[in-house]
Amino acid sequence: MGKTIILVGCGNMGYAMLKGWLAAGKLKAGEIAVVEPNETLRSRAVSHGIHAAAAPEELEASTADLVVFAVKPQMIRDVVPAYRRFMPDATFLSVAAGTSIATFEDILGTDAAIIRCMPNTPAAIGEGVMVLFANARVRPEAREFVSDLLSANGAVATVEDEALMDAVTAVSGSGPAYLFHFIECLMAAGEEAGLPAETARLLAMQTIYGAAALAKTSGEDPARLREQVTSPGGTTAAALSVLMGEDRLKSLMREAVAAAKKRSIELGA
Ligand SMILES: NC(=O)C1=CN([C@@H]2O[C@H](COP(=O)(O)OP(=O)(O)OC[C@H]3O[C@@H](n4cnc5c(N)ncnc54)[C@H](OP(=O)(O)O)[C@@H]3O)[C@@H](O)[C@H]2O)C=CC1
Ligand SMILES: O=C(O)[C@@H]1CCC=N1
Repeated sequence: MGKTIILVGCGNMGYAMLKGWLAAGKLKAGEIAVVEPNETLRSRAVSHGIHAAAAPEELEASTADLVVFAVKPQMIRDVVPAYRRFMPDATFLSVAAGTSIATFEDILGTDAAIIRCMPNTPAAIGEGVMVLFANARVRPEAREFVSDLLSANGAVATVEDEALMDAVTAVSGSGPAYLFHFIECLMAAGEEAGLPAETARLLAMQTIYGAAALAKTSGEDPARLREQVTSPGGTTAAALSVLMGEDRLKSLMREAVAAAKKRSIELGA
């Protein structure tokens, strides 16, 4: 690839993205440096042959093509100024929830090339979804480079209106946690119905995986796939009357997504 990338923050999300890049062979270990104060997390990056610094002053690179911020939104104003020195060559990519392009322009100046990205953790295995919004300073070659890099993490999508990033965060950024909790609930219910723990785990996991794969690949509407499982007067109908009666699950999802969207807006305030 021949580019220099600096990953600032190698926690849950930063490392998930890094793993996807390395697994897909998008970059060699020597093309990326990590800045991460946590020693255990630095060692994890070093185990991939990556140079990991505790602070930006310790970085070996004097230039960078891409600086990726994967630190908490509350830290952005403290962390970002140290990377101003990589302008004007660098493009800045932030995955921080809620944090607007305007906030970055306020810190770095309006001539900074900034891309907001809302990723999710399946990015680690190339099954994430990476939603982008860029400011007008990002050159087409830089957009292309970033899209290609992030394609190692999964599907890459864009939004034309930055305000949509809060809804994106609520659906796909946080979304994996909803599904992990669904798996937890299905496992627990399976055990309560009499299954051994290991069997409940296997059945819950494979059912979610298989259903998601079928929904994605069949081209059928999810409602149609649901109907194909639901025999009139059968077991699924009995369960769905619990989930769908009075729109129970739909209302819960609506509330959950609205709460996440509201929090995303608050984080950006
Ligand atoms: N987790 C997820 O699924 C998703 C997260 N995001 C976004 O990703 C960002 C990171 O979240 P997440 O990975 O979960 O958080 P983590 O806390 O797991 O990772 C952030 C890392 O940044 C480190 N850090 C703190 N200060 C600095 C610094 N000055 N320079 C470099 N690194 C620093 C933290 O170290 P320490 O803990 O010691 O402070 C921590 O290891 C957030 O903005 C979040 O909104 C977006 C989409 C999904
Ligand atoms: O919980 C959070 O705030 C981050 C953003 C999306 C997923 N995790």
